[in-house]
Amino acid sequence: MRVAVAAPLLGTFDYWPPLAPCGTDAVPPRAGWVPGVRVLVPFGRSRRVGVLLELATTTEQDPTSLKHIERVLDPQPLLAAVDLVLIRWAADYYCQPLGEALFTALPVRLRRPRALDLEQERGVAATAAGRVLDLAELRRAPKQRALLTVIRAAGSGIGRAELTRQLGSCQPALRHLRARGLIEDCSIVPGVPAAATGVRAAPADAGPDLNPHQVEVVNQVTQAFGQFRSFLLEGVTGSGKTEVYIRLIQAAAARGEQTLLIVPEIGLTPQLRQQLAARLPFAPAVLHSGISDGERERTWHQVAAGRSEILLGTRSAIFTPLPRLGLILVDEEHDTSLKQQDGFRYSARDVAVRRAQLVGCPVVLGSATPALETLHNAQLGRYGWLRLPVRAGAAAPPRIALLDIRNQPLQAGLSGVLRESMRGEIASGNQVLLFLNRRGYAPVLTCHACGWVGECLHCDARLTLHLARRRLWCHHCGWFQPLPRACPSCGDADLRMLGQGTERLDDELRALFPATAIARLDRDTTRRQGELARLLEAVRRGEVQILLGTQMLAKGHDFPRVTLVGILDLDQSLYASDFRAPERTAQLIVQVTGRAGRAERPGRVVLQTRHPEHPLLQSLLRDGYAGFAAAALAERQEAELPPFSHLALLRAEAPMPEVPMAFLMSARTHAEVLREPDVHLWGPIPAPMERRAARYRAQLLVQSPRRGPLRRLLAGWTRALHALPRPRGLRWSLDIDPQDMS
Ligand SMILES: Nc1ncnc2c1ncn2[C@@H]1O[C@H](COP(=O)(O)OP(=O)(O)OP(=O)(O)O)[C@@H](O)[C@H]1O
Ligand SMILES: [Zn+2]
Repeated sequence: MRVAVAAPLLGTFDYWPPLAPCGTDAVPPRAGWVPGVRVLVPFGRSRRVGVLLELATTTEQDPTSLKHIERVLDPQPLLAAVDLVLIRWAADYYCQPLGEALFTALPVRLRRPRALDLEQERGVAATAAGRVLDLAELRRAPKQRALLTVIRAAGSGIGRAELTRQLGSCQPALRHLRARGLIEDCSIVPGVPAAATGVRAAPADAGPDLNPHQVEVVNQVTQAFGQFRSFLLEGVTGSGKTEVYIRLIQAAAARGEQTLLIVPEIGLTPQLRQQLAARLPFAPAVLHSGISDGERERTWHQVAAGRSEILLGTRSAIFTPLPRLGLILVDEEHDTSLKQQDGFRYSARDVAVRRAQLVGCPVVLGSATPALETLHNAQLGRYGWLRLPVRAGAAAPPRIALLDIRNQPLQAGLSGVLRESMRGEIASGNQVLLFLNRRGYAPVLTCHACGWVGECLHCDARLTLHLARRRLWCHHCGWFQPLPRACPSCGDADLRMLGQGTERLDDELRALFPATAIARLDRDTTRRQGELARLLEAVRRGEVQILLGTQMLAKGHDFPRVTLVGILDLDQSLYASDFRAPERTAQLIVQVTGRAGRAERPGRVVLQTRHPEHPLLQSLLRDGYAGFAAAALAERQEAELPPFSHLALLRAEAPMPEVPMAFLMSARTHAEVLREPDVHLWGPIPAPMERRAARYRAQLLVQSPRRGPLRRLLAGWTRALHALPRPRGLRWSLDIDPQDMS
């Protein structure tokens, strides 16, 4: 039997089937040997959990050396055949050990050698009649009404214990509902698929009438139901993409199919989740990094058993089994957090497309600022290209003004023009949003006497001053030191703070606008659980007049009362060295800009800059994101950069600088032998930030105009890399389609 073991080793391992239990002649039930079950296997001197892949009849290993599987852990496979195919594809494409990929796809708790807790729980589910009943008919029976609401929201089953926990004792009301044929008993068993519901229940709130563009998009996608098709949904900010997703989810559910909705970050989901809950007759299952391992495992089983119509999740949810999957949606598909940056480095967006292809269902990649790769695929006709060119409802697109701040007196980093505009908007009862993509108080602390600058001991980076916490803090490795009272170098007391972060902006705004409610949204103010949702809610309720923050603000929020957006300091990113920097900057500007004027009140954007003539800003202003993207794609083509070539980045790091370079040199030697003529090797060179967290980092870039030769090189190279001697302290990783070259 062929097994993938939870270990960072390439390849699979063969075992004999499990032996009969001691003292019996009984052959263990063969029926349990189904690919996709977890098994416990002896591995070296220890035991490991693995996943059974195949019932092979031959082996390339020496049969006499094979050991027996110790135990089959699961009564049914956790992963269906199609899930195994997807994960094997991803492991292969991203050059990752299959065991690692498999166990990334499974909830953490399932990596432990513990049998599933399959104790059945008695529960109830709404019948077809119960799902469509107008709840008003139960107004004289409030307990029954509350019960039915909860039972309907739970999808196709909720345990008795959970019901009692939520609503107290409810036996009589349950009896009545059952007698009226509105609910029925069921058992809640992880791993046992419930029948597809397929019933279209009336949503709690019907939502707005779609505009003609939205109707067209919904039609195009629903026509593709039941077959593989990828779509780019390019919808300007505020064009009602969410509304389109909701209609598509409903349409899929009406066919008895599940939807997988992937979003980049959980910061987006408090609002999205509420919207989905309000509009759909079934509660979305939610998977993201902020939930406990136990909850993750429960949700995972619930979805895998087909007991949820929709799974809303961040990147790793892309591998969750969905037996009735009929639609995949990826929102904000341009967002870099869809790409995992450590361990198993995969792009949830690209895996989504592959998954849709394997399942045979449509996939929709939505964004106001599509990634250049995705645009390119749409231009080539590989993806259907759907557009929402106007804002939904009554909203107009915001007007953008570049504000040259050279020789302008700034207060709190704000020019006079911006300050005056802010006063006007606040006086009219509107909200203002200020975007400053740098957290902390000031990015630099320096000594006026000797020029000392606070630097990280472990990184090639400056320390950011956090005044409220009286710390100098490294944003790269997390190291910090207490705020010095005098210069650590010369002892002078004249220490100065240079530059502005959100903490400082917050302080200075409070002095400039004393009677105004100000809220700051960044990683420091939203560290506590639930704080982000609370802040967003306060903004939506109009309790905040000035909202300031980092790129967290750019993430798809709907702030209907914001009429003015100020972009304070993006000049640095205009000149960053990464070839993707212009794309990211343009996306950030357009996304932040898109928070203005989303409802009836028109929006304005003021972009402060010392480089008003910069071509990126000019093309964005003149031609919008589409014009910028066209120009940027032409430049990429010229420079033979993605999507006009394909990249793989081999990174290495170690406590000594020569170690990663030497490793990459020998890696290069192997690649030279394997490469076809048009595959290029660049490096090794030290990484842009060479030292980080006390480790020296270097990289070797592989570039190929076509994917085929790159894939052929990678196949042999990955094996060679795993076989290379690994000096102590060396870590290396291979990143396919790298997004971040730092
Ligand atoms: N057909 C419609 N008629 C009226 N209002 C609508 C319609 N569709 C959506 N809206 C409203 O328009 C606003 C913007 O919609 P939504 O948040 O879905 O936009 P979006 O395309 O996701 O924007 P972004 O890319 O900025 O996140 C919401 O308040 C939504 O309720
Ligand atoms: Zn550091």
